[in-house]
Amino acid sequence: MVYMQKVHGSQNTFFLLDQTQLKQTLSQAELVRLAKQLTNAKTGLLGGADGLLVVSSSSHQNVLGKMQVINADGSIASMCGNGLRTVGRYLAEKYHQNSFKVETQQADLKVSVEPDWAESVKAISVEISPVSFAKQDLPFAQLNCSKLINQEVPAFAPGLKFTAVAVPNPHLISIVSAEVLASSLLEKLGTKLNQPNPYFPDGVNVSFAQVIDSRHLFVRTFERGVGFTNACGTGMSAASLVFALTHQQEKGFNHLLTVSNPGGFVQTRVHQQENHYWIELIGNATVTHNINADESLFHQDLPDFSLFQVEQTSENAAYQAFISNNK
Ligand SMILES: N[C@@H](CCC[C@H](N)C(=O)O)C(=O)O
Repeated sequence: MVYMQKVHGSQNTFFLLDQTQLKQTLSQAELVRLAKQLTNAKTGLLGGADGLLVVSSSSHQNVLGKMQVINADGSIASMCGNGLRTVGRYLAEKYHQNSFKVETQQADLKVSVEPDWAESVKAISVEISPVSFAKQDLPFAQLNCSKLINQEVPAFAPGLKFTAVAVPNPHLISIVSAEVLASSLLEKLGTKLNQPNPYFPDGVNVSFAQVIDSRHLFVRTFERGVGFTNACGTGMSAASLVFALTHQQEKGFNHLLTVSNPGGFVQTRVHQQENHYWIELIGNATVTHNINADESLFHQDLPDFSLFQVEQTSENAAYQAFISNNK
């Protein structure tokens, strides 16, 4: 039997599959196909999800495992903040360790177990890095600049200022008013920049952030490869960095920020070390379902998900109660 989890971080939902359990590991093409099948909102398992997190072993020193992120549309992401928290929790429980690193596409990132936020609300802290504003790292084109930092781009939206930052997956961030946040602009811009377009050839995660006060943001994200999600961990981390850089009077560096999102909230802390930035992202890592299935099902072209044994945990109810009590 193969054990899989359905998990969420701020209700950004994923299936988590530990490839090391399989007698015959899945090829990259099989993983992409499985990701698209599992996550499909109509025909997938448990109403689908935003992506598939694949855990495999790492050959790096002091690293407990490797995470690969596959978006719902089958595209590969270099990083996922909410996903890394759930993979971090999985590896912490598997290896009984509280502080370690996880290999991701571009870097080995620090993970540590935090005190529970409430009974059955597990919390994990992860490192979001490396950070780059360089055009080639997003990549972007036709914006007449080598870095886009807090600049107006009328082709995106007149009157709004945008920052493009890779953390290392690509993000376009704008700090906006409550009215703009509530409008249809984010959906229009996210859709435009995630279909063939002259600016972001690989697509981009687009987030609008509203400043609630000097220690509190609200962030909504239209994700590359998915569309609107309840939360995007790297998007909230990138928005926290943009807030720290553009609101210098608020002293956003080194302080804990609360970042609310449609699925709950996380905490971030933006660090500046010499000439580089990194962000701590702290939030829930919730297992909503334990899933067991015969390995042969994972190797089928079209697995019959009705043969997967699914057990719901009580963790999502605990999470929902915690969020309602802390609004
Ligand atoms: N939801 C994630 C980001 C997932 C990847 C993203 N859609 C991309 O393609 O870069 C997060 O929590 O960071």
